[in-house]
Amino acid sequence: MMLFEWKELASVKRELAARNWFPGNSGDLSIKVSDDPLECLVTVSGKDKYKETTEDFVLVDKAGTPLTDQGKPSAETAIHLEVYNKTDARCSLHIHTVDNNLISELYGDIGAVTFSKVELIKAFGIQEAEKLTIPIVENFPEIPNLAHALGEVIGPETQAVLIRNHGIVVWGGNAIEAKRNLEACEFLFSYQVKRLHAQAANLKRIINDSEERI
Ligand SMILES: CSCCC(=O)C(=O)COP(=O)(O)O
Ligand SMILES: [Zn+2]
Repeated sequence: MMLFEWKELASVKRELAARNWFPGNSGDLSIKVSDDPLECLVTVSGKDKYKETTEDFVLVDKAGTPLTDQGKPSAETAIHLEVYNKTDARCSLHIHTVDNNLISELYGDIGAVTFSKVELIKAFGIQEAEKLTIPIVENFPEIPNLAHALGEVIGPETQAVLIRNHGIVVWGGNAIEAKRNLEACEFLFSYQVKRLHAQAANLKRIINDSEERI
């Protein structure tokens, strides 16, 4: 049973590593192994997530206590457990990227970033006319406080939360869904950062003016 989840998580980790999404040993991943009692595999803390070893994941219980001896569970295990407590997720992914940090800082005072009229919000099962809102929480230094803050902003539709100047936590009903949601978030962040640059440089006006002169 656990071997299946181990392979699933290892596969996602490999794909995120190929995207260079674990800079400086950052990021942590988890997958649920049992609902009752709640148990999940989580990445071992502080490891180079670009490397693949037989000690990449450790099984933890609902309190984050290790049940196997691969090493110390992620320092952010409580965040993953909060996601499992608040949602039906079976896989939770946390990464740090330049784009997710930038968006979390730019929209941090507002407390959320909202996307609409962008095709890729459909990756979350949202219809074209609707909006995708990703809440942003402050980066509380104490992980229990951070996990609590994250849990507070999770609503019925929430599938991702940004942590200000830290990273993103994304989840899904299985590992494939979680990875899909993460890829969609990072696409939207990258698009929004470039869009804001283009707006600041008035690129649309410049293009329209130059086309009129042709
Ligand atoms: C290396 S970045 C600081 C810790 C962090 O935010 C992270 O994502 C990795 O922590 P872990 O204990 O899971 O390795
Ligand atoms: Zn982190």
